[in-house]
Amino acid sequence: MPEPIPFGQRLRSAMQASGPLCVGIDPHPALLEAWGLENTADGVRSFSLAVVEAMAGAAAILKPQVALYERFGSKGFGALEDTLSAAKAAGLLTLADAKRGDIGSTMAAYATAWLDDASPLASDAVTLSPYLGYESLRPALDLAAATGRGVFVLGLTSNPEGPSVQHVGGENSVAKTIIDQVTAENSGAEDLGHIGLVVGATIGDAPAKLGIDLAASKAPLLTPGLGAQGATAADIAKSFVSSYGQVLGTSSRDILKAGPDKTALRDKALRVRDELLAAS
Ligand SMILES: O=C(O)c1cc(=O)[nH]c(=O)n1[C@@H]1O[C@H](COP(=O)(O)O)[C@@H](O)[C@H]1O
Repeated sequence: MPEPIPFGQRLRSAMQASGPLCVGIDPHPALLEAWGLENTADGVRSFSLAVVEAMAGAAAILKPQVALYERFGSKGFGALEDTLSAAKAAGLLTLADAKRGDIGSTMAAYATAWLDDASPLASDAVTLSPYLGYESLRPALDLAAATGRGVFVLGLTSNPEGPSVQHVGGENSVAKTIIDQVTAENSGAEDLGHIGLVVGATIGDAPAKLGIDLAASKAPLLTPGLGAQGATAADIAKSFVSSYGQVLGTSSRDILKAGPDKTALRDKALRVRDELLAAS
């Protein structure tokens, strides 16, 4: 078997070809209704396949929000599998937003579910929560490296409750401890490593205040909070000055509400992408 191409390289190529945008697929009941679809697994499948079709060439990566499929049990997971297959066929990378995190032995099973070639849910990357300790994620970190996949570890999240945990410790904050471990792990990468970080677009001056050097992490930086949560491309450019080249701007509802017309959906994504490019 040839060595797989590392995720950081695959992501960089996709960002160069299509721009630094991740489109979130979050089939919320209100969006399904606005699109004239039923709030069922079939509705979620139709919604997701339309997003995939609209985004080829406009986004580097798609991020299905697993919770919105999971609520329909096995039928919902079936819709997610079809979405992942369609994205692959369309040449789009996939990031399963599953936010997994558990003790190491269970983590090995989560890693197999999302990152093993043989799994029906295998994605190019998965989001992980490091709050059982960064090293508890080891099975997923290692399987991602071995299979040319990636992970995105929560660092500084976009929600207002995040700082109550992540900022604790001041100059030795919880977030900095996690990000330092990501930095060490990505140190051999020439450009982007395979361990990404989730750092919200809404975080303002938190990296500077906490003494966090995001550029040194070599992590692809997923920045939710753009659009529906109020942040703009200009906010991202301000918070991520020296690491802007690592930023993968991500937005879900603000783009999805432009559907169901696929041209309108794609045009909205292209506008968000162009704002991200212009803010650099
Ligand atoms: O990991 C994530 O993607 C994530 C982390 C975070 O800090 N904040 C955050 O909003 N997200 C996810 O990003 C998406 C944001 O959706 P919109 O607010 O509609 O753009 C949702 O699927 C969230 O679960």
